Amino acid sequence: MQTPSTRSLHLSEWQKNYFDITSGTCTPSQKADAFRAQILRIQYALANSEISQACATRLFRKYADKYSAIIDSDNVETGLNNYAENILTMARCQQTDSGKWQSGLTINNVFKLNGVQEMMQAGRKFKDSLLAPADASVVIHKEVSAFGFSKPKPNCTEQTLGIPKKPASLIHPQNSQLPIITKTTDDFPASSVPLDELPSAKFHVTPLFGNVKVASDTTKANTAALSMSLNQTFFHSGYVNPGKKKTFYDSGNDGIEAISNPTLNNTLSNTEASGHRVENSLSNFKTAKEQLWIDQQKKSHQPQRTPGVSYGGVKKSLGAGRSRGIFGKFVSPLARQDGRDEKGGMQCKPHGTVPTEPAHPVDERLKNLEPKMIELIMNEIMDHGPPVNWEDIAGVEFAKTTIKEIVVWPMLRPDIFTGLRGPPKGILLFGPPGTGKTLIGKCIASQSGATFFSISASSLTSKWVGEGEKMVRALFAVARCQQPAVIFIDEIDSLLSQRGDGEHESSRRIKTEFLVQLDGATTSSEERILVVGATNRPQEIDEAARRRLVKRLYIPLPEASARKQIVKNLMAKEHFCLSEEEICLIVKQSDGFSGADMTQLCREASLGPIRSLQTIDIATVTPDQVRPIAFVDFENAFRTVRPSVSLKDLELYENWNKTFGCGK
Ligand SMILES: Nc1ncnc2c1ncn2[C@@H]1O[C@H](COP(=O)(O)OP(=O)(O)OP(=O)(O)O)[C@@H](O)[C@H]1O
Ligand SMILES: [Mg+2]
Repeated sequence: MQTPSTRSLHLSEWQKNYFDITSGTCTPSQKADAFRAQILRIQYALANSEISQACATRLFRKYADKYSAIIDSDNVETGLNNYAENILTMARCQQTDSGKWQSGLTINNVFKLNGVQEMMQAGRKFKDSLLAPADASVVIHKEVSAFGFSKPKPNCTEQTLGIPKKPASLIHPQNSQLPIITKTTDDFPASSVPLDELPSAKFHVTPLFGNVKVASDTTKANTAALSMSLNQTFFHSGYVNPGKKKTFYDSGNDGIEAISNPTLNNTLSNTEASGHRVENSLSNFKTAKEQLWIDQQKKSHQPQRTPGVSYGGVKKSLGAGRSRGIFGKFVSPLARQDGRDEKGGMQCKPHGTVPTEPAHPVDERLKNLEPKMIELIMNEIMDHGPPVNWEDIAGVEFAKTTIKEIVVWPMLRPDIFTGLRGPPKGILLFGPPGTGKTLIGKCIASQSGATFFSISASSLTSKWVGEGEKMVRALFAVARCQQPAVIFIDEIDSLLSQRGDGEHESSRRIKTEFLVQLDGATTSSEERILVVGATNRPQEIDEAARRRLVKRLYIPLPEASARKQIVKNLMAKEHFCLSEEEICLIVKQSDGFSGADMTQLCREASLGPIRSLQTIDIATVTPDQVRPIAFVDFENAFRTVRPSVSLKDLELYENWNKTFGCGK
């Protein structure tokens, strides 16, 4: 016998449910439940691609209409609007789909309900039993202080806070009598708050780059006290569910630290600043149908939910987002593992493994930038190449010494290199092609210990057409967050070439933005950002840019000793047979070669032994049967490898160096 398919199972369940509803035996609340279940099924069906979007929309409208007709109706027999208890049940359920649900009931009505009274009593008992031990302590993790709504704690990487035996806010005589009011808001999960204890706590948004701390005073969350919840494990050594937020806040004058564990969600309340009772205003009342429909429409038009990180509240995300609307793939409203609130803002990052770990941390200074660009910079521009040592660069001793002096040492000892000794913010490496300018850039990256951003100017002007200046801005912003940082811009001439009439508007904008950013980096002594530009066409650089790149270092063709070092360095890794005299001959013969030319010469020579294997089958030869590289191979290589820099060009560089260079 064939097992029924999932689709047919769904169908029969659907039909059965529909029969139940229309049979006339259901109470209004059962009907409402059933319609709600139908709505959920539509979500599932859409998520599993069992029905089309159009079909889902139509069905959803139909059942939303039916559902709200029951909820909104004040007819005693067919509606629920007379039954506070039922409507509360519905409202509670509704919160999973729509955080904006507002009940038309007033606070006073709610507290008169038996169920609420019982809960309050049980909560009070629980609170007393919980706080009894004098030495109760709570382990608070770093993430809590970083994102929580707490005052910042020094060194709270992992600290233990003692909880006073009887927190004043909890033993306040009034508190034991007063009901605890709750208002669910869009911004926060609700939490119970004693009426007269509403101290204000500040939001602290701590940038994750680690070196800047920004406290935002603008948002005040009036919060307090322990959130009480029945059936709830209160103090966990870790987080039970990483998707749940853990708020940690100050509960007033006594400095009592309290922790809310909204595991079953209860609710950090956003009470009004005056500390008055908060009541849902009937004037704001929307019918269930209106609210549900508005919410679903909003959700279905939202491009993507953002997992992990928000750049200071920007709703766009890095990495894969997820849709949360009825028209998107279904996501359990319980398992919010991304540490975000409904508004897309930043929240405590839960301890433990989070599948949607932020791609990159957050910094206040990045909040106005496009996350896409930040991600590009972080992932694509930041250099992760193999390390380069100063010894790998042959010759150019003056440039190397100068760079060590003005770049590496100040990066390593910023305390000594202050005031007049402060490092320049812009360096220009210029010289013929293939002389090691890019290599020097990589060496600075490996040796300075700074965050290294390597970007070719042509990629700024071509890869992100029309976005170039934004990219420049983003680059500097990210670098500012990652200080000390080196921004290496290869082929800087194409970015900062002289401004002319025929210049494209976008490249002019990029240039202007770059100069502005460079100025910012240059004028602020606080900022440890170094811009290193490299070019083999220094004469094309705009004078305004030239002025900002204060140290202009000539990287000339390698001298004899440097060429010798290049040959030796490269041959050291190969099987070779060259006498000292032969090497000297090679060096002599390669006069006028650049470093890149020397490398090419050696590569060509290294193929000589392979070419001499004519009679033996190349497929069967073993490496030890290949003869060592000999002088004759270099002689052959000289026939094909020629210097790439002409004497005329060389003269231009020499002249430019004499005019603008900072070398000897
Ligand atoms: N001084 C040097 N010491 C060792 N190797 C060198 C040196 N100069 C160049 N080379 C070799 O040449 C290659 C190319 O060098 P690099 O890319 O740094 O040149 P460049 O000055 O940036 O050239 P371009 O102006 O064309 O960008 C290097 O990978 C390296 O193998
Ligand atoms: Mg280069």
